[in-house]
Amino acid sequence: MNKKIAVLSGDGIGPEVIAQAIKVLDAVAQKFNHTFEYTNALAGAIAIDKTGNPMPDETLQVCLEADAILFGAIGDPKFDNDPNAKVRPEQGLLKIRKEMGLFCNIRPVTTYDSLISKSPLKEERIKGADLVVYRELTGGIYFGEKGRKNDGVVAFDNCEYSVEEIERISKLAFEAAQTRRKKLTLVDKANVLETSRLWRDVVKKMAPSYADVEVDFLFVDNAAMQMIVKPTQFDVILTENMFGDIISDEASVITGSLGLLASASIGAKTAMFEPCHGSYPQAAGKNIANPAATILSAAMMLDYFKLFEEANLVREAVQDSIDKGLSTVDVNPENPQSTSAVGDLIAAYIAKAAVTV
Ligand SMILES: NC(=O)C1=CN([C@@H]2O[C@H](COP(=O)(O)OP(=O)(O)OC[C@H]3O[C@@H](n4cnc5c(N)ncnc54)[C@H](O)[C@@H]3O)[C@@H](O)[C@H]2O)C=CC1
Ligand SMILES: CC(C)CC(=O)C(=O)O
Ligand SMILES: [Mg+2]
Repeated sequence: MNKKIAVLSGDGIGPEVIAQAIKVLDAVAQKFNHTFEYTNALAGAIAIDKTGNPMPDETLQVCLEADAILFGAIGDPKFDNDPNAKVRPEQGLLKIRKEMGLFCNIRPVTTYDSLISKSPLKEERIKGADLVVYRELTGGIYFGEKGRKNDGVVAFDNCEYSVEEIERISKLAFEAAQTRRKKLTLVDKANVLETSRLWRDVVKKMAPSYADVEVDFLFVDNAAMQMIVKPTQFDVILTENMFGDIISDEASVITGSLGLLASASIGAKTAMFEPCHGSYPQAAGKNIANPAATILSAAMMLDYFKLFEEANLVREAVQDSIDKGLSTVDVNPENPQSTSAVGDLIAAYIAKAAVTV
């Protein structure tokens, strides 16, 4: 199979973790006789520095022409620490999500047996947790009109959702639930927010078409607590943009590290595969960041290409490195491996695997 992949490494640890994912994809290509053709393009703070634009038109063009996008992370403290910055790296990420119509962000949260005992959470509570967050990605408060008024002393961020925006992601979440444990939880704040009440209306109206799926509703504050106390109760979580952003970072604690949480962003045009974490600037250039989230995002990209055996082999290789304690410092502080060593180990596992092509 021949696939064109747009690679947007971005900022901070982005280039380091992306380099490991490419190493792993190259091992897959070699093993299974595929050709993955990579085109690098600028995004984020590095793109602002070079072009003044966090998501240049050339980058969007490269993405439109690709079969998939592999995204690292964007963000830089020099912008985070400047409340008056005119342009920000994060605007580039929002722009590509909107331009590619990537309305559905899928964030699987699983546990690794070998990490459960090390978790800050109680073992009996998280053992067997296996959930997936369906996060709406191109609407809500992140995309509403924002600004200052009354001579700058009042700030506002509007939150809007349409029935159509809610229906299209809800359909995907219901379908996912049908292939899993047949439970869908809508996380919202319908006791306060009108947008949340529209989400509930739409989901309730759709539910009879998915009669095999049990639907329940949780307010987001309660859901944040339940996530830590009893994550095994969740199967598919469906939620809007900001709640999904927050609750999935929280859920990464169940897995073991934010550095393990992968995601796929799908929608109208080229799909994008991106770790859930950010540019983790404190680790940039130190070769200590966990590359697993990006490697597992690449595995989700292989699934999207319908290369299921390849994707499963990548997941098996990641699991093997974790089980053997060959992980970065976030997961194995006693005997940490470097970012590049973890990438090498996972690629080597794939190269050695006995598969018949
Ligand atoms: N998708 C993206 O590109 C995102 C970008 N950002 C941006 O990233 C910058 C830093 O934001 P933060 O709030 O610090 O979030 P972050 O996700 O970069 O890091 C938060 C914490 O998570 C852990 N962590 C994250 N990635 C890790 C990895 N690969 N391996 C091991 N541990 C890891 C670290 O303890 C880190 O301090 C900001 O500029 C922010 O706007 C934040 C979230 C998502
Ligand atoms: C940086 C934001 C735009 C996004 C974010 O935190 C995320 O998608 O997880
Ligand atoms: Mg986030």
